Amino acid sequence: MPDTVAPPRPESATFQVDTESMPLEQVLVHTPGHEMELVAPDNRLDLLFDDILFLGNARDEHLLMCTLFEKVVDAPGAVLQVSELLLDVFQQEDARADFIDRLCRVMPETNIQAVRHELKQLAPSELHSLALTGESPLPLRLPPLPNLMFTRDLAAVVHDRIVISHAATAARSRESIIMQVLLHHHRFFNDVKDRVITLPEGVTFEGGDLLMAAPDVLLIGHSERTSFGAIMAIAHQVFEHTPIEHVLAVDLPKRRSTMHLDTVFTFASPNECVAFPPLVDDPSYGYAVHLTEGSEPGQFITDMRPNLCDVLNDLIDRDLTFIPCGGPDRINQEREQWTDGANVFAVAPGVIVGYERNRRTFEELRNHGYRVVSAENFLSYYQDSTFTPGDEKLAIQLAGTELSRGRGGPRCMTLPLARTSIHDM
Ligand SMILES: NC(=[NH2+])NCCC[C@H](N)C(=O)O
Repeated sequence: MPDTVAPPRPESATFQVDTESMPLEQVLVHTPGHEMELVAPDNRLDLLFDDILFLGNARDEHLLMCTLFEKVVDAPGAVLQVSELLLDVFQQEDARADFIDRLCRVMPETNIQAVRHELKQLAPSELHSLALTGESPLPLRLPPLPNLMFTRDLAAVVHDRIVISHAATAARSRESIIMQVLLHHHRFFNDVKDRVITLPEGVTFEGGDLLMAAPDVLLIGHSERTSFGAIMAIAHQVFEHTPIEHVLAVDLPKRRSTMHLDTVFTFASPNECVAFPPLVDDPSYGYAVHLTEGSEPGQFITDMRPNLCDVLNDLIDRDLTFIPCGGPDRINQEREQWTDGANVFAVAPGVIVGYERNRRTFEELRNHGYRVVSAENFLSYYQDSTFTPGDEKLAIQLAGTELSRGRGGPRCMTLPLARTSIHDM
């Protein structure tokens, strides 16, 4: 199994995502570590895990995914690890202090305040381990962060701006602090750290709910995790600072299986998406409020659209094809949606990664002209040559038997910071 040899990291981050599925340039990931071994039968539900994972296999599967991204992007430093950036930044005293202060503010119910002074004495590696696993040499034990591997939910990039998540659950609120500290203190983010879309206290937003349908069309799920207040705050600021002209707030059933919009809908290429069929044919899904900018500051014009798919076809000037997750039968649609069949990640237009176990979804992709290939075969085929996206449509299968038990797919495990702009294609 390939192990990642850390490639040289670029000097600075760029935020640039104008359309989902454009060729990937820079992506933030987190390969699971010891924090995953701290999920136990008794705490798993609080930690948002349906089961406990075997770390060894989960890591191997994740590292294979990273190797795949490096091969497709083929540029040094395309894949950035949260854990490495955090260890870098904790070498700075001000970053450590900021992390501790934010921790005390966000979790006032714990006894962190009482050991604030001792926390400030921790070595960078000790604080790093506290941040990820909750373990430290102090008489203090915080919950681990096993969901950090779903880096998608930490933030979202809209053109040259970033929205940092306000997690809906206590289990994930420390992840947003990590992202804030990286952004504000890591030299890598120096050039972009001021381009933040800020959210008011009290609203909740997680990155898995945000999808860039086109340079001027943004989709945000109104889900179990993202509140309408957050959608309005984001809409207001993207209208002001980016080329976005339409925000669609997409209503989703507030339940675990559909926790984020990307659990039921993802783009495979600019004109193809993989969708859980009820989103297209069941009125309890996909009802969208269409927001555009009003004539006065802070005003929106809204209209109601009963079906996400129809409104998307209206707004983006290309015909969208909906590839059904799970094939024609509802039982398989539901089974494969639960194991993230609709959560594919596009590394480039028409080059997507999904979990192998979603067989019927891959069958549908094959019917739509995708060549289906395993990650291992892809890598060995291109071992000595360069892969150039665009020659054919590819659906790459990742074994993911362990990772998929964390209830997140390849899109959830990636936070693209930069993609080639549609205008440069
Ligand atoms: N973007 C996503 N769909 N992320 C999935 C996150 C899964 C994670 N266990 C949670 O419940 O939070």
